[in-house]
Amino acid sequence: MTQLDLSTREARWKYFGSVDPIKGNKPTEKEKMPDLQSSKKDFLFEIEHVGIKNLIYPVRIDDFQTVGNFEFSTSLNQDEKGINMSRIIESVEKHYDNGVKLEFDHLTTLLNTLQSVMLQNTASLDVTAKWFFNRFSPVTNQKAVGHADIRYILSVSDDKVTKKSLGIEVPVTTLCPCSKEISEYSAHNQRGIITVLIDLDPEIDLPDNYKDIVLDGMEANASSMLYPILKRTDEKAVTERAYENPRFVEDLIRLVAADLVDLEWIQGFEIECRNEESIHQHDAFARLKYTK
Ligand SMILES: Nc1nc2c(ncn2[C@@H]2O[C@H](COP(=O)(O)OP(=O)(O)OP(=O)(O)O)[C@@H](O)[C@H]2O)c(=O)[nH]1
Repeated sequence: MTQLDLSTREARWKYFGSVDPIKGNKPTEKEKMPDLQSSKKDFLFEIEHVGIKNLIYPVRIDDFQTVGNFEFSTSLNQDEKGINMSRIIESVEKHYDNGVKLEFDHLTTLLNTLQSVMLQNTASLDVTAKWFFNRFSPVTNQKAVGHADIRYILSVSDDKVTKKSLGIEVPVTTLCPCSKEISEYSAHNQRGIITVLIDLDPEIDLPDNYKDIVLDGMEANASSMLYPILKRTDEKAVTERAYENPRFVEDLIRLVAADLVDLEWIQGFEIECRNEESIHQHDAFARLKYTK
């Protein structure tokens, strides 16, 4: 048997079935390539949103660098075939500094760039990221890092912000009021997942700590919030706090709503609590929507 020389990658690739590229007839220089996206004629409808989604990119929230999952889009006029999608990430890169800063002002500037490179009136984004923050245990005050999911939804049209929404999702403890009431001792409790989606008034400046205000409204109204570190004295306090503050899913969303409703920078909200029941295989949930 003749000995094959497989000492180079190319030789190994051919050995495994790779073939040489064909000599094609189509241009290889950009200037000579047709630009289908830029074709102009009547394409029957204008489009509200066209773009990319599930774009994973580094983001910065406060002192933490974390990961964002983005949807970016623009409008598209009736006489244009398509958008130049590569310009979306080019725009993101123009506003990238060790991550994309997740703050409304910064994201508005990014959308303004997108509007101008795409020559479109409207640009929008929807990003969800892990928000990390310092969390101190309730009695021994031990610092560790907690997290929630945070979502920014933003749209600009011409030179106006037309949609500005903030979403937060965080797990809490809920202790069942009914179980506490009917049982000789104990009460079952479970992990509740609270989600809020808030429409913010684009005309009103947000307080610097707007995220913390909303998160506090979600956690403080639960039977207990969750902590990364609990020593024995902390655990006793958390357990007793939950027993002293039983909550149905209905109670919890109403109490969160009561905290949010008076904030002048909030136009409306949707709140859901879903309890991963510890005495059932199914979940319990409640959801409410409110517009001022
Ligand atoms: N409009 C459109 N583009 C797509 C679609 N699917 C993929 N593409 C993208 O088309 C992109 C290449 O097109 P452009 O961004 O217009 O590239 P270009 O024309 O060289 O870019 P400019 O120099 O900015 O005009 C690639 O990034 C593909 O991801 C689609 O369904 N619609």
